Amino acid sequence: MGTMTNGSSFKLEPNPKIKKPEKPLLVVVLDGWGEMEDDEYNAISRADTPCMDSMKKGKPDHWMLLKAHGTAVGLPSDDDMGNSEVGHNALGSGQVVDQGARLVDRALESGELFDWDGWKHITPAATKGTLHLIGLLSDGGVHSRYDQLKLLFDGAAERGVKRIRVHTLTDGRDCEDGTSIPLMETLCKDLQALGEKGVDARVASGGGRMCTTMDRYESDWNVVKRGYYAHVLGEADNRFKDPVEALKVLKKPKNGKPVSDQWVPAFVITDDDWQPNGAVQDGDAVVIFNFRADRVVELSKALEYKNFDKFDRKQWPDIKFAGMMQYDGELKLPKEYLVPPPQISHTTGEYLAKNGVSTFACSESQKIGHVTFFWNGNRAAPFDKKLETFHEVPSDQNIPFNEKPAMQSAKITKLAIEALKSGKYQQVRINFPNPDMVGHTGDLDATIEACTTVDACVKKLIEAVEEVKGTYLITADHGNAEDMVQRDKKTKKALMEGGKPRMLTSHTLNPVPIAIGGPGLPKEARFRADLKEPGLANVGPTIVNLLGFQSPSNLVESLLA
Ligand SMILES: O=C(O)[C@H](O)COP(=O)(O)O
Ligand SMILES: [Mn+2]
Ligand SMILES: [Mn+2]
Repeated sequence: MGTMTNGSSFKLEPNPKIKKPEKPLLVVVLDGWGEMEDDEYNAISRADTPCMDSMKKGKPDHWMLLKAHGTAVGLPSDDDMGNSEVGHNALGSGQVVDQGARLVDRALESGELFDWDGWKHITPAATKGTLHLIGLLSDGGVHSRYDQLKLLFDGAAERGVKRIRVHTLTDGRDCEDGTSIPLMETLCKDLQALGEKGVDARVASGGGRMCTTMDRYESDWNVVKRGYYAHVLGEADNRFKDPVEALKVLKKPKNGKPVSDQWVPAFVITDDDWQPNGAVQDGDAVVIFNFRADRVVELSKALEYKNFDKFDRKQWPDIKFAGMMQYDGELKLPKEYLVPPPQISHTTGEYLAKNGVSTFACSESQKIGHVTFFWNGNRAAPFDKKLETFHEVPSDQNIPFNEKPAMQSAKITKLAIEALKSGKYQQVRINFPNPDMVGHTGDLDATIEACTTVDACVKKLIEAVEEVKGTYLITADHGNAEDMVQRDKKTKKALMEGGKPRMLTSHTLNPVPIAIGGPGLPKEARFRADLKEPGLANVGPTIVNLLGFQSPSNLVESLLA
């Protein structure tokens, strides 16, 4: 909307059509709330969602669909499902940037990765000692992707690395539960092939990503402790000589309940003498091969920081450590990394803070970083502490979220209403994790309950916006809850196994809704119908417009006519 201002300075020009609102703008991200036609496995259409349903009546001026996957959010191709990292990057930056998956693909395919400083940093240790590769064994492309891991260890072997140990976190969240076993079989076969070339390459440890290593936002350091003990110290209750057998045994139902790949207990692989085959020693090299930051920041701290007090490390080997990417640009963590991260600057958050807009951003532990760090372009700290308040509500710990689908939505709602009524904030931004976090458990009934709960929270928030005469913008970052089952690619019919549907725990390729409204929304404000492929990146400039400014030229276009 309106002419673009010069993108280099941060000054925003007033918006000729929408004057600076006196009342707050509420921005709500419903994490994992995609849009798909009704179906028995669509947890959103089967939930009781009168509030979100009623917003559809605003179509097309105040309700539309946005692309939230693939190239619209900087991923390699439109076969890539969206995710929170790239989704909140796009939402908050108002730009489409090449994301980690794509940058790593390019660096590995060209071989450039092995010429860059990060690889040079680890090479002496990798060739003299052991190269340890730690990360998510997955073909989901959200945190990592198997073909990248293979290119990494094959490339290392070609460059003189003689001993490789892979420490695998099993997924079942971004790819179907159970795929850990065929993926592990593939990994063992590919490492075997290196063996035939004289490289001693084996799996050394592992565990389910939700209970081993891949915690985020410091929700539960015990998750990281279990992983550190298994990967670095070679300590775990479960010891096996073969990783495939380890998974088959550890995935056997426990107390009658199936064991998801996400929750496989930590294990260590041993030599014939039952000694761990790959604990990390002084002089070794360690690479975390996940390209996505949030769930490997904590392990990076445990590996890199001399002063560390989150758990007793027992030993802290003297290693050469690098991340696949740098996971926190402000902390410069890790110092060394194989592929430079996406450079995201001049985000809407920075523009708004530098033009005096006050913001309250809130979610619970599981998503606080999404609505602050990722939203602000992979930057943890506020741009201006005086103007931006980040409030985290502690999430439940160490439980599958289908056991408590309401999560902390009530507390987030209460805090957002207080912020709206406080008169202290021009923008209140929240994320409800429920549709996504419960969707990832694959529990249809619990996800229906989660969506019903979130809809009731949105209703309360809309009432508060009406009371303060404010404006609202409700959207999502990618799909998840709207499709809870694996489907035949052609017929779209649910895939069944043993008479039961094969549940889908991952995100989807579906679009997401965006709705605007409230007494503060100017009458003439409406969505334009001429945007070729409206996507998440168009939301940032729309927020800038709704806050009374023209959108700067480095951002993509606003959704407002
Ligand atoms: O990290 C996770 O929980 C999933 O792999 C991706 O989910 P998110 O992108 O919604 O965080
Ligand atoms: Mn998400
Ligand atoms: Mn998710």
